[in-house]
Amino acid sequence: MTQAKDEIKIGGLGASRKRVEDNRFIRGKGRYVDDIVLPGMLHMEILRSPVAHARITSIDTSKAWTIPGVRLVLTGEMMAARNLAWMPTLSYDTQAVLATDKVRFQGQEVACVIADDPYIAKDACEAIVVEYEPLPVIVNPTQALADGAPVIRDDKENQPDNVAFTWEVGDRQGTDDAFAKADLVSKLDLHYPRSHPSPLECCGSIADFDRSTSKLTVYMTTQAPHIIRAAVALVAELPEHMIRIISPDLGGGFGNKVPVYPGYVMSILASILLERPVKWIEDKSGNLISTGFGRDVYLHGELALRKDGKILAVRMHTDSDHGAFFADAQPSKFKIGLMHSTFACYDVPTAHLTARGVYTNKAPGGVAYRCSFRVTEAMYFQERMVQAAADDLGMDQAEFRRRNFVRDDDFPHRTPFGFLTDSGQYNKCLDVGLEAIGYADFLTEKAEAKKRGRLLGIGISTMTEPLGAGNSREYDILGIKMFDSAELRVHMTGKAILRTGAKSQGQGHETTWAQIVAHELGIPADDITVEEGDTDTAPFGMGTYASRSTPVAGAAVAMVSRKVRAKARKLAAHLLEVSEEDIEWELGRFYVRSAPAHGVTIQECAMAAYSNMPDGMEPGLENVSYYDPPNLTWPFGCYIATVEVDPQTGVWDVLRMVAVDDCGVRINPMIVEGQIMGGLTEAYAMASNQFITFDAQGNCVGSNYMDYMLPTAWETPGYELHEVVTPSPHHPIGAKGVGECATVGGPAAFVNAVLDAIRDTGVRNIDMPLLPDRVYEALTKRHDVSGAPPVRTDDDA
Ligand code: PCD
Ligand SMILES: [Cu+]
Repeated sequence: MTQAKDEIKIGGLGASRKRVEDNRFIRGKGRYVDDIVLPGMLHMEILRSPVAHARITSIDTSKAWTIPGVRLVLTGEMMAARNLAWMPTLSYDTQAVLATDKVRFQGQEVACVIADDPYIAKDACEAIVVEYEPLPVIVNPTQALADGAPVIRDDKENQPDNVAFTWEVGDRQGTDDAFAKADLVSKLDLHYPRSHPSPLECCGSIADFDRSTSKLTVYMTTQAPHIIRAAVALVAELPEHMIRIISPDLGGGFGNKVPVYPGYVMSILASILLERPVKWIEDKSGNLISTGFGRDVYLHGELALRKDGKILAVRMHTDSDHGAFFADAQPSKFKIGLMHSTFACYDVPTAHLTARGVYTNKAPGGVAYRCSFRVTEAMYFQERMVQAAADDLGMDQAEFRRRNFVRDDDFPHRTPFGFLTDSGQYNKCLDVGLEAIGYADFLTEKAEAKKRGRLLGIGISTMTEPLGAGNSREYDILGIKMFDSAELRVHMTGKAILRTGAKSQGQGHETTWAQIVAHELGIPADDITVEEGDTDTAPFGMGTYASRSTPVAGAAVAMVSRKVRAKARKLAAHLLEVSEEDIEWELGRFYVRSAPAHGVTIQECAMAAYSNMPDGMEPGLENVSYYDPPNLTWPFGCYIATVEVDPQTGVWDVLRMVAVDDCGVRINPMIVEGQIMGGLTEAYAMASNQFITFDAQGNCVGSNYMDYMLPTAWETPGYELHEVVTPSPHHPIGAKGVGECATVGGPAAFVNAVLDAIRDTGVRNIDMPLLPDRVYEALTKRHDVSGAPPVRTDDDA
């Protein structure tokens, strides 16, 4: 039997093990929702609203019903009769499943058809006649908050206006006092535009209700299957044990697959009514127009500064555009996610944040798009404010950061908004980055280039972000506490199966979780099957988003392995005929302290658990662990970009991009690097090109991939990756989350670099995306370029 000595050889911690899931993915053998075909399956299509705000005066479905092959046509009225026209959102709001009274955004679900094939269903949707009485359309917070603005959510009681919520955190008085004493106040207004997660695979579901067993099985694209099961149990009033949610292979999630979409609900109802499996596969344009968006937040930020560069206080106000329903997934205590994790890496004595969310006639936004609950906005705002402050002080941007970083010996550190950061070596990270980019040399090169009319710039972004909600004391979604789980069963030959409450969408959990078990038990990773996403077999978990899997489910994997090891130790004592206290552990093997050659492998212990256990011991070798983390993990990132801006056109090119990530102990360095490269590419896309915008009528512009850029290998800059390792002091293997870091920290590096290149113009801000015409405008007109990019109408052509 194998005896593990070399951890890397068995695919343990730190091994860049090839991703086991890719074996099936690259052979086209993945099993996505759309690959699943059930006997007798019907197909559902959704009719979406062509207008953004209108009263529905009539819906005539009679013609649709006459089309051969049509089995069911659902309207809001029929949903209402079953009390299902509205559903709760993850933020204690309500959301229309099918519109009854009004449509509130372009692309909203108005009706759906279930038919023998998807084409019939689509044709039948087109045969439905809906009469709309147009209402004034609101597409941004200014319009939403204007006097006399039409109230979008007139379905709600006590909703006289378009304010979805107001929220504040921090010390208002202390902050005011600090500002009164400041030598300088640096101010900045920013917009983080609406962006779209754009996973390759859109959303979809197959609901299969079996009347004979009363069991409802739903295959669906969800990042959080257990939450969906709870929601279905509570909303549809079905018994929880009769609901089985299966999230098979997912073609990317990026937060897009966290919310509960009307399509899921309608396919479930249709299957119950028809007693046949009903499949709904969202198409790309439906996904691009109506699915959960990210960002769309406006900031007014102020820093109180001392002459020597010390930040005395932070003041922030955000206005966020949530679209027609407040549907964000976020811990219930926090209305604007973890926006207040901003400035966590800086030693800021006091701060105050006010936030206001508004309803507009846009698809519900605020989905976690690689944002760990709006941390993306928080850190973008922070790093843009930091650069502006350094400029206002006339101080070097690296030096300004150094003067304000939390010191290495100051952990755990209480942030001005009350978080407790766990660890970090911020100066070291920055130094590694500056060294890699050749900071001093670049500044010389830049000055030289300027003499010849070339515009070079360098942008830095440094941030620590909170990954891994809970702890359950502070973090919950709709009252369900945030923790996670793992269940490990070791078979008699020493092979094992591991199940967790997380759900990989491409991150590689099948590979990395096995590495944690290998590290804890010495069982080769190749001997461990990892399974996720089936609520009938996986232990309860809160799912995968906010880069919480490694901090929480990953910790549970380590903990359950340790429980199994504790039992294996008893078996070892029995086999070695010594007492437990006389036994030592090395990777994969127990041995007698006084006679190290005398030992048994973990595999031998496993066999004994089924064939030779001591009297009175329960057979088998398995356990389950529910892990409630004591704190979030706080990875750190330092991103440095250098760019050249063409003064003739405003086009800018990335010369170099250096990323230094500290995510504690890396389970699989290759996967971590992949996560960072993917994240940087999304950051680059948002900084340079990507935005979803709307015309005055609320038409979603950019709802196709001609307009909405997904960078290809051609546009994507090269990345130079470096690492610093500060293990999380409370995580069982010292790991921190990393999945979102580069998307969170990346954008500000690119934007800061372009602004640095054109610093002589006095321009302090260009809002993302930094399209060439916006950069050109800033360069030539010497003014800030703010807000969403203007929409070209036919009149401009
Ligand atoms: N230290 C460390 C950390 C980590 N890791 C790895 O890496 C990964 C990741 O992790 P994390 O950080 O923990 O995270 P998760 O939880 O798992 O995941 C999540 C994330 O993830 C990312 N990434 C990705 N990738 C892919 N491929 N796909 C996808 O979809 C995605 N998504 C995105 C997102 S957006 Mo949200 O949902 O917005 O909230 S959140 C998110 C995994 O595999 C793990 O294991 C390692 O190795 N080490
Ligand atoms: Cu997120």
